[in-house]
Amino acid sequence: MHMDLKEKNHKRKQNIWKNTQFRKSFGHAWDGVKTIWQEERNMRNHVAFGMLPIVAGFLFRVSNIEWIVLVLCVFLVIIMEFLNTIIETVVDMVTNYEYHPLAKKAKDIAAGAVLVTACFTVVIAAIIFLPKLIKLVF
Ligand SMILES: Nc1ncnc2c1ncn2[C@@H]1O[C@H](COP(=O)(O)OP(=O)(O)OP(=O)(O)O)[C@@H](O)[C@H]1O
Repeated sequence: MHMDLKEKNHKRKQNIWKNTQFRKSFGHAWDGVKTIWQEERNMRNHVAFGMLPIVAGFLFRVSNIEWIVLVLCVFLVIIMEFLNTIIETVVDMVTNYEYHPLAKKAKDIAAGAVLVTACFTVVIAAIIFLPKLIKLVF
């Protein structure tokens, strides 16, 4: 019985026009990006602050490898904010906005992950830009 259902589902999936499926999946993913942009102020702040190392990168004419590291760091913070928002949303759904010590733990740790990643980005930016700045000033 269980196998029949599995086989039926598998066949149904094979019959779906792959392109339509892909377009649908892309549409849902894009909805997610729009939602986090519209509803999460922190995400907009991260993107705004992420512009700073990018602008500095142009001003100081950083090398290709430095560009790769900087862009990776900026995207790492953005990805961590996505994960933080996912955790916050699931916790709110499970707790229905009621206080729970484990909800606090999950949300605080998720926020901590964003903070640690942002600090990491600042350290990397300092490693890249401080020597250039010192050279420029002295
Ligand atoms: N259900 C809950 N139970 C216990 N503590 C909670 C709960 N919801 C939130 N908190 C506490 O309040 C803090 C803020 O939670 P909130 O959901 O408002 O996220 P936030 O820090 O405002 O993040 P963002 O601004 O990205 O939405 C959490 O880090 C946690 O310490």
